[in-house]
Amino acid sequence: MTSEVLLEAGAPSGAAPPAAITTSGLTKRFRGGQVAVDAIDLDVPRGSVYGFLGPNGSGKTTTIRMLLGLITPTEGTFTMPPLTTVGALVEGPAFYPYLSGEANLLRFDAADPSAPPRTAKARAAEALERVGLAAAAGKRYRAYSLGMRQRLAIAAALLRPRRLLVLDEPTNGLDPQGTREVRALVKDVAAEGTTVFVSSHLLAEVEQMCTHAGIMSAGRLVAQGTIASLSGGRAARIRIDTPDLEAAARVLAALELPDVRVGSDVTAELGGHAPERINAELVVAGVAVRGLSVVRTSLEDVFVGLTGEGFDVDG
Ligand SMILES: Nc1ncnc2c1ncn2[C@@H]1O[C@H](COP(=O)(O)OP(=O)(O)OP(=O)(O)O)[C@@H](O)[C@H]1O
Repeated sequence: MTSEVLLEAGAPSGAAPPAAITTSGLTKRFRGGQVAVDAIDLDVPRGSVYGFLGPNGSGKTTTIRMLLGLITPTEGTFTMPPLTTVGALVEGPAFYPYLSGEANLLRFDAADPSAPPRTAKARAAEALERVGLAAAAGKRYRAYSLGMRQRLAIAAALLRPRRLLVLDEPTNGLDPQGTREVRALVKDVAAEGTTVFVSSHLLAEVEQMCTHAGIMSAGRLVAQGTIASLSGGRAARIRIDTPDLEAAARVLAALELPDVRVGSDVTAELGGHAPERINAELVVAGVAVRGLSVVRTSLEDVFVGLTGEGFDVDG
């Protein structure tokens, strides 16, 4: 399926880059009068990894529920790819603890009337492969780590080809290893051409994982754009204090970090890499690392200024 289905009026016109999601004045007022989402205009470019960033209670989940047709907007319109081409992870799907990951996926697949039963096994195997669970396919769900459980949930969302993947706080409650697994998976999915719309209250997570961001504060979308444009065009840089300057520079260049500079230390643009991975590569290459730091963009200042709230900046 290649045609974009407009669920509501308001098709984008002109030469703007094609959007995966647009909303216009999208609003949700709950009974009792509380405005959870206040006239937001989202513009999620096709092929982007869009971080929907905001503190708890700022309206992210309510927005996602409207986009997925789970609740009705009070006002406003939006465009989305057809829901049959959208994979979503909103509330964790109910998996059976005593069934294997594969058996759980087969149950999910069987619940989809458009999925031919004859090819179910192949679909489940492919989805497990994609999220790196092929080797654990036969293991019971209850023996899965939190990261594996979340990857299985994403596998369930990826049982059919998807143009858009919507993830609500996919790293919530995960340990650092699980968080890394899910972030890496998001990048892989995006590299295959699927647009990813991912909500998070973690600034560092969005900086590392996303190409674009929209910032929510008390129901309003207070800023939106590419990560670079939001941070005033200044990219985060990594700084390595080492006596092995040239060797360190070679490692950074091999990792394809942009703008590697050698002086009394070595610096480069972080370019979405995880600092701990860079450190591991340096150590493997025998570089003596005395110190490693990330010089943050001004993004954090922007966010705190816009939302008036301290962001949870750790990833
Ligand atoms: N069904 C509902 N009825 C009334 N108010 C609601 C309802 N659902 C959400 N809200 C309120 O709307 C506001 C936005 O909530 P929402 O869950 O969308 O925020 P969020 O940014 O996703 O935060 P979190 O990460 O905590 O879920 C909150 O103040 C919440 O209490």
